[in-house]
Amino acid sequence: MPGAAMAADAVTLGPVPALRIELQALSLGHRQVLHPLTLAPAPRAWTAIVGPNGAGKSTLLRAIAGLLPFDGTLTLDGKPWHAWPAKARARQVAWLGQNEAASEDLTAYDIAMLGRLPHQPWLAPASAADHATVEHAMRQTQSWDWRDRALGSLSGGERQRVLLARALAVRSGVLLMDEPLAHLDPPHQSDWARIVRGRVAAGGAVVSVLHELNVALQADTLVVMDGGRIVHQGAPHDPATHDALQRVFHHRLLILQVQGRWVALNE
Ligand SMILES: Nc1ncnc2c1ncn2[C@@H]1O[C@H](COP(=O)(O)OP(=O)(O)OP(=O)(O)O)[C@@H](O)[C@H]1O
Repeated sequence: MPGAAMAADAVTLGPVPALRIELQALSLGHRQVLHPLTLAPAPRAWTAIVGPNGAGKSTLLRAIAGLLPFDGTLTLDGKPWHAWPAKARARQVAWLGQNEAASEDLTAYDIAMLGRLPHQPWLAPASAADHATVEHAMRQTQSWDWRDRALGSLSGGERQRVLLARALAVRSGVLLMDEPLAHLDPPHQSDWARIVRGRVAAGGAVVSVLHELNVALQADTLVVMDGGRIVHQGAPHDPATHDALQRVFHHRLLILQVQGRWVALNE
């Protein structure tokens, strides 16, 4: 469907687990990067993590994805993260990282199919359902047309849409994305937000680290970070959320409503 917007048609997700992090401290090198915080992304909701450079957004997302050790607890449905078999966990929590390394020689289709690995028995070929799910995810992100091209031959935005298709193909209840809008042009940024809305409508929990405040202000909850701490959590229309944004960005924003939607302009 050339030229069509990324489709946000309904998907059926697996069970949506309760993910919860209670962190006391996280250090990288000899620096404490995150300070005590708790985050429990709600099902049926899109949570956007925002804050200035170096606030600790990516580190928090990596911690909640089980990718970084820290002092504290990470649980899925009340059970410690490491008590889950890795494959069962991978079916429930999908991850799209920032500037992700991937096998550049693989085709876009094969990359997206990697999202189905947690569902496949060891060494089993992909099933018809796996192929259908991958096609759906690639059509959603409008990456189907270059399915036979090597990942390494794609532009930054095209590549990002393939990696997004891989994450969507997992059909996990929880979807964690670090700067998912990197390289996406404005229409595809809007389409990404529509896909997120579709996941939320299906019951999913979506957590994204975003620099694009205008997109973040469309989320259900904003988690505002500064200096390795969560300084505020609230709805995008809440004046307290606007105050928190102004504080962490040194009052260099104009936050206003345009056609019923909150937007943030640089000063
Ligand atoms: N390997 C490391 N060793 C020491 N400090 C690190 C390391 N990696 C990151 N940091 C520091 O941790 C802090 C948080 O980094 P993080 O990438 O989580 O911030 P961020 O909010 O995602 O920033 P940005 O908006 O710039 O992407 C930063 O001050 C960063 O310099």
